[in-house]
Amino acid sequence: MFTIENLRFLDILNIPKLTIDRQITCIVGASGSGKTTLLKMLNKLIVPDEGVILRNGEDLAHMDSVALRRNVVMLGQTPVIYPGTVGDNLQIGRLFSGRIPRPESALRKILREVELEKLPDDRCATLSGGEKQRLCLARVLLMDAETYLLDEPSSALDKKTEEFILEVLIKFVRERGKELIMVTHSPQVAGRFPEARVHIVKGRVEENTAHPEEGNSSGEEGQP
Ligand SMILES: Nc1ncnc2c1ncn2[C@@H]1O[C@H](COP(=O)(O)OP(=O)(O)OP(=O)(O)O)[C@@H](O)[C@H]1O
Repeated sequence: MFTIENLRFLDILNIPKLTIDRQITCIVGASGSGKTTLLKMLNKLIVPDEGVILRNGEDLAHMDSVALRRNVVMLGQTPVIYPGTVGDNLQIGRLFSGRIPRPESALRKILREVELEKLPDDRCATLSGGEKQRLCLARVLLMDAETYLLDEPSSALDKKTEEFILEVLIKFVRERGKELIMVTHSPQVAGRFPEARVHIVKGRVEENTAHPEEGNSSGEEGQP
């Protein structure tokens, strides 16, 4: 759960109050409205100029970034692959978050779950774009974080992979009682979560269906 109060960042975000407290929340809005910036603030990849962000009541400003990112993991718009093998790329997330490596059997299992037909010893250099995305998904699932931040690319070249990643993540989050906050450009996806949809318009919260009192009232100003 996140609570944001009086947040300002450059002329990009201006959010007096925002509560994100459902298991799955969608952030929607036009390109350039500030969705990614907002998401990055939730695990301190960006720090606001003003305002407070609380996670489960604790102020992010007073939290160690590494400790925070152990529990709040972001799957970004472009896959990040490190030199080495598929296995190295899986374990590195655990390493970064101070967790012990998983055994080979767990790596094979997670590769099956994300339907990546590779072995832990395989090299990454020749992976396709979609395979890289699946590998990054497997890496963050293996981190077993509490909160997942998903930034869906606006112009996914491979829509099928994007949909697959989303479905795997939603299932994982539901089965394990995790939290998912996702930026989505798909009206179909956002339509599946009408109870927790945050609509950002020009850096302001136009609507938060979970907390209607937090949205800008009229909807006339700043429509995309
Ligand atoms: N660190 C920064 N400094 C200055 N401007 C920035 C910074 N980060 C983002 N911006 C600008 O802020 C605006 C919002 O960017 P952001 O990536 O948050 O939008 P978005 O809603 O996620 O867009 P998209 O849907 O296209 O991914 C853009 O105009 C972007 O160029």
